[in-house]
Amino acid sequence: MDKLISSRCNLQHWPDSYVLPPESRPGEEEFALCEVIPVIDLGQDRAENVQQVLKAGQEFGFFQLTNHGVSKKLMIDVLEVAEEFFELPIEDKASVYSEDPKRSCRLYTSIDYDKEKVHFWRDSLRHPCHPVDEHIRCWPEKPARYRELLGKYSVEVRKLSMLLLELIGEGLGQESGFFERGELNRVQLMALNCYPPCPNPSLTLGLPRHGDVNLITVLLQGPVHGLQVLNDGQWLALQPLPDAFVINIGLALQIISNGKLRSAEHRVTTNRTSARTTVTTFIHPSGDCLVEPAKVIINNHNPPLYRSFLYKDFLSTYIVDTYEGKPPLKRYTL
Ligand SMILES: O=C(O)CCC(=O)C(=O)O
Ligand SMILES: [Fe+2]
Repeated sequence: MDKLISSRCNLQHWPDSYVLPPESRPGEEEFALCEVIPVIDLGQDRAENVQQVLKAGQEFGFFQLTNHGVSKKLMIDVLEVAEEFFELPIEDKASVYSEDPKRSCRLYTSIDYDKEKVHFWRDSLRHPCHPVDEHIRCWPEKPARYRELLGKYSVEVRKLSMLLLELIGEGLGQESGFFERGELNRVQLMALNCYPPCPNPSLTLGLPRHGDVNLITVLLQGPVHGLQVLNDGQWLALQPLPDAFVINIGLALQIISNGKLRSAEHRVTTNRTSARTTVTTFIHPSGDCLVEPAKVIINNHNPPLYRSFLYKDFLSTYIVDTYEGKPPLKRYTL
């Protein structure tokens, strides 16, 4: 428990083990909040939604979404309860703290604290959430409204994620229900992240440069910025918009789309004054799913760029490759 960065914060000095090597440091530079990452209003007609989601997925792999159907009150309540969770006394958090990555519901810090050379300025509570009834009993019992609110939120965000996958499938020329088949969209994981204020944001990161492994990620964030997206070799700082979700394409969807959609690398910076809390939802295939470029996209002019594989094998190599700083798609690229 004493490894949690939130229990050590208000640090005047930063432990050496959080100082990144010079080439990975974000540096002193102030990143201007970028306005080029698309903001898509989902309240338009379906054809327009399909076209905009596909375009943003192709060009940036990231977009923000407004008019998405999830209630504003629920979004505010979920962010509040996430903050309340991280502020609970240590004794209350102890029941979910675990250093065993195999435990399905767990509070932990950084990424792989005991193995990594440098730690990241983040604590995370992570658990599965679909179907809610199957998992809710392993979720934290405190704060008192955690289970009820997060249960409701998981269902709402699942609806939105399924709609986005339908729009993407349609844009790629798939028949309806493509992602429903063979449990491609089955697994839904949630992570509540806390990035406490950091006395030296130029030397540290909340999360290092990475691409998400899954199909699609739905991020809820408050007003504190920190997420940066790599685009044409430049880090673009995402402007937090009230009531919007940040959506990003994961590596599995890049493969299924045969590279038509891209999974952009991103990272999280820390800041000196405010704690940043985010709630991410990751939609994954089941481990036994075969992942491969969709047949409908492949023809003589568009040969497959990636080979087929079992998703669980990709999950294992992704962790090893990312840890060693290797591109995680290399071994699957034809
Ligand atoms: O918290 C954030 O802003 C992003 C988190 C993220 O990129 C991740 O968990 O993969
Ligand atoms: Fe990510």
